Amino acid sequence: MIKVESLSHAFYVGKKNNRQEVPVLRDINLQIQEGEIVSIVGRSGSGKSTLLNLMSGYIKPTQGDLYINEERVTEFKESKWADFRSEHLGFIFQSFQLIPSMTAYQNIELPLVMKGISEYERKRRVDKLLERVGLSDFREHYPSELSGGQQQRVSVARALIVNPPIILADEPTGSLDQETEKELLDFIQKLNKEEKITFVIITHDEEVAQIADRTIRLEDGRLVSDREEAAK
Ligand SMILES: Nc1ncnc2c1ncn2[C@@H]1O[C@H](COP(=O)(O)OP(=O)(O)OP(=O)(O)O)[C@@H](O)[C@H]1O
Repeated sequence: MIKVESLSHAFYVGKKNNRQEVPVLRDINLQIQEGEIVSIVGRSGSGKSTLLNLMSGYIKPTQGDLYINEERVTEFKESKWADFRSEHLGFIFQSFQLIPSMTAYQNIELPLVMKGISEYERKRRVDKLLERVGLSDFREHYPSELSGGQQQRVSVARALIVNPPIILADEPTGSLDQETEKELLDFIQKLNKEEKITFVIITHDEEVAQIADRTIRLEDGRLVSDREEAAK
């Protein structure tokens, strides 16, 4: 489902005549199967976000190949990536990244508006998801009028609205208290079991690693371990 082959990435920093190469990922090989929950761990600066950004097409690798659902996405142009993302990938972030001037309803609806889905169908799908994440009574609330846990639920609903087979999450529990974190992790497990959604989750959090089938550890841009977790 996701295959990373000999992937390396370097950033270039500094002015034209003094450009320096900063290698960030080195020769990464991994495969993620449909229906897995995989956590990516490692110290700050080890390359976790860069790896997720490569899997999302926001940056292009300096070397190597990337396949998602059997498609070689490495050479996709930005417009093709945008279409591909809207079909195959959902995103959850630590900071939620909701649009402050839009209500919960409008934030969840946005990916469907961008895809040109009819208003009738949008309403049907958003109403269903609002109910699913327990926010039907908060549909007209703006992000600033919601708790952290509620905002994260809106962002999960927004990720789910296009029925993506894969969700990429960058520190999704980082801004949540323990109780809300547990709720989110239970919901991720439920989505994984019931809908076979694949999750790739960057985390510093032991609790998240515990719901994962596998943990991939990066150190200094290298993949140093890829380990199955004990049965959940
Ligand atoms: N746009 C960029 N230009 C130059 N260097 C970058 C850029 N983005 C990231 N880096 C460098 O790449 C390295 C890896 O960064 P990355 O954000 O992938 O790490 P991380 O493991 O996600 O860290 P954290 O846990 O702190 O989020 C760091 O040394 C960082 O400074």
